[in-house]
Amino acid sequence: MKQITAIVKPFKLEEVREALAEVGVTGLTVTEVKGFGRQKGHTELYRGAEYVVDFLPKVKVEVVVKDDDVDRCVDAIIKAAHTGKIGDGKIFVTTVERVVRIRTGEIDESAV
Ligand SMILES: Nc1ncnc2c1ncn2[C@@H]1O[C@H](COP(=O)(O)OP(=O)(O)OP(=O)(O)O)[C@@H](O)[C@H]1O
Repeated sequence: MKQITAIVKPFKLEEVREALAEVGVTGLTVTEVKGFGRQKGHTELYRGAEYVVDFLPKVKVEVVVKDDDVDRCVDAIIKAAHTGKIGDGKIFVTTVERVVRIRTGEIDESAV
C-alpha cells in the first residue's frame, strides 16, 4: 500500500475530494496546514532583498491506496488541483507497511 499526501490550495479541496471519489477512493484525511514552496509564501521587497512575510494556508489530503491505484489517484489529484499558477502544491507518495480496520480486524489491502 502507498500513502499519497497532497498539499493543495484550500479552494481546490472539494474538487480533489470529488476526483478521488470518482476513482474509487472511500476514505481520506484532511488537515489544514501552512507552508511554503519555492516562492516562500508571500514575499516582500526590502532594500532590494526579498523577505518571507508569512506561511500560506494549504490543505493536506492523505489517502492510503493499493499500489495498483496510485497512478490513477495521483493523476486525479493533479487534474483537480492544477491551476498553472505558483503554489499549486505537491504530491508525495510513500510506502505504508500496515493498515488495520479497527472495527473488523481486517488488515492491509482488505482494510484500505
Ligand atoms: N519539499 C517540501 N516538503 C514539504 N512540504 C512541501 C515541500 N515543498 C512544498 N511543500 C508544501 O507544499 C505547498 C505548496 O508548495 P508549492 O506549490 O508552493 O511548491 P513549489 O515547489 O514552490 O511549486 P510552485 O513553483 O508551483 O509554487 C507548500 O506551501 C508546502 O506546504
